[in-house]
Amino acid sequence: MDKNSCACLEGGYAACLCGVAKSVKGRPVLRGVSLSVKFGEIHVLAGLNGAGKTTSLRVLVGLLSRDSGEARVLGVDPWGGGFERVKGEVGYLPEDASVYERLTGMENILFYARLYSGWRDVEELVENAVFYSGLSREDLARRAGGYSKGMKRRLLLGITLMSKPRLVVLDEPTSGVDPIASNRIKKILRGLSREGRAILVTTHDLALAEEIADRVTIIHGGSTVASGPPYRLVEEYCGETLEDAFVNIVTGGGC
Ligand SMILES: Nc1ncnc2c1ncn2[C@@H]1O[C@H](COP(=O)(O)OP(=O)(O)OP(=O)(O)O)[C@@H](O)[C@H]1O
Repeated sequence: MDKNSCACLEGGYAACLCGVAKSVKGRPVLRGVSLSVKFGEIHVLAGLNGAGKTTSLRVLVGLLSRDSGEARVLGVDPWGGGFERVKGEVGYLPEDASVYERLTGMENILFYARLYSGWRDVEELVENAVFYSGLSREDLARRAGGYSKGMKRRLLLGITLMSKPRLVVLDEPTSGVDPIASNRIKKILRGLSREGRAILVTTHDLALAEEIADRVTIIHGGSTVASGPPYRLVEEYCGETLEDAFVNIVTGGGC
């Protein structure tokens, strides 16, 4: 395992961070985060609360600058001139995304579909968003302000995926969703990866990660401390499950 692999800089990968450091308000938050996401892969980024997962994703999608290290998204630096060109092929669901509460679910979808498409192909985008959200037509006809937390999350996931982006970056997509919706999201992510799309997802649900991830990167205290296919992390860190391995990794418990 190469925790700080920067192979991605040579091309062929969907996205990567290589030794990225970032301080926020004078406090080091990322100290050396590395991860490489391939096309057709579900890549889970895991870590304790405050480990730096959201900050890493924000650096990756160009919302935050980095102090040092390298980043590539679909072959370009997210803080370089070429990013505008590929931005439309990246779907990002932030952890704290919110819906327009006064609009219905469908009006939320239409708003974003028109924004993305400039009014062209709106129907296809709407159809995709409805499908990926898994919300019923009745639910979509209701004001989004009356949705449960999980329903809002599903609406936002549908909107994020409606343009079928080549790189999908999801910050805790299953947070607050019920087991049926979570199961559906799992199947959607598998389907997207089978189509060759790259999926980078954060979650605290390590059972889910073990089930769907082709690769898991674990960050601790702002640094990548382990990365590999779930079975390999389980073997290497002497767990029966990925959760055991995770605990051994972040507590330094070892075997
Ligand atoms: N804008 C900010 N101002 C101050 N501190 C910040 C800011 N953004 C992030 N941090 C700090 O950086 C650290 C990493 O935060 P981050 O949200 O990236 O962690 P996380 O791994 O996503 O956590 P969680 O699992 O709880 O969502 C935390 O200690 C957080 O308080």
